[in-house]
Amino acid sequence: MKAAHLIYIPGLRLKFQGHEYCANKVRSDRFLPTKDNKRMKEIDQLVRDSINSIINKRIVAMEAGEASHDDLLGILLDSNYKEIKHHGNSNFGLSIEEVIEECKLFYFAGQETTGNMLVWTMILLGQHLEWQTRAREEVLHVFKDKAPDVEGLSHLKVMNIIFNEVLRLYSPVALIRRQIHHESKLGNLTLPAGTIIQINTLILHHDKDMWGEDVNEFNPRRFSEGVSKVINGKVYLPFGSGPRICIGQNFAILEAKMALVMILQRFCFKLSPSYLHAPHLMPALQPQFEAHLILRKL
Ligand code: HEM
Repeated sequence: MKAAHLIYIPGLRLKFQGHEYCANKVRSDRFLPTKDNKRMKEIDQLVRDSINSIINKRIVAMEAGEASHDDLLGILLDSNYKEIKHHGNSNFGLSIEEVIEECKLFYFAGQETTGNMLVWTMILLGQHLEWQTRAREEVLHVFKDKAPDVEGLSHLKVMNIIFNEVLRLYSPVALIRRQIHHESKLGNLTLPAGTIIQINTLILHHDKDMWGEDVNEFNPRRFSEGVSKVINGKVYLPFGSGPRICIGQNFAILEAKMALVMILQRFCFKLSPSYLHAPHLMPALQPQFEAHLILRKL
């Protein structure tokens, strides 16, 4: 908590940090029939019902022998169906509850994060017009006015370093948690089983000792040599690390590149004077008062 107050992150509202550090209190209240809890339950039920009805339609179609859909739910249901068939009973494979949870996880983990990364990119390119011009020049050089394809996206070096710097300054996922299952040693500390360790990536990505005096500036050039060269001795964890590293990171970058290419081909944009800079964790890091941008058709 003390560290959070020592690091200056432009515009970050510490009020949020208060919320975050009160997480345990919020958790112990979550069974009370408060207005917010009731609303949360309603939304949860709506999401479940909606996913359930999609699953049921898919199961009926699969049982009728229709080809499975080429998407995540199709793959999950297909492999589940084969597993159950192979073992001859439904104790194998995922339960419908588990399939619903997987769908929720992928939707929420993938949508909020990538969406907010794109929003911060637009904000920063709306402020740093020289980088917007460089990104557009590269896009027009690679694609002209054609629709982007995967092969071409892999040639976008300027866009890569822009995304790396956006993810450093405004990591959509700011907190990474791990729970220790066995008593473990960390330096001089002995941590009992059950301890939750929390890494605040925003603090680490804004550490002057690691990143230098221009730590708070938008400077994609720092990633020119590639991420592995830059992070030597620094901590850079926009997608986490280790066995639980974000499973969707390559997909997220591909998706974001695709969207930004199409925007840069059609529009130039700048930040509106009405924009108020207030990064806010909700739970992904997003601009609290929205991203006011002025777009002009090219
Ligand atoms: C800019 C976009 C994204 C960011 C910044 C991001 C970041 C993260 C982070 C920090 C974690 C935790 C990693 C850890 O604990 O070490 C995570 C986990 C995860 N992400 Fe992403 N993510 C993004 C996009 C996506 C997308 C597009 C998908 C799916 C389509 C996705 C699916 C997941 C899943 C399923 C997990 C849990 C993995 C596990 O626990 O094994 N993410 N992500």
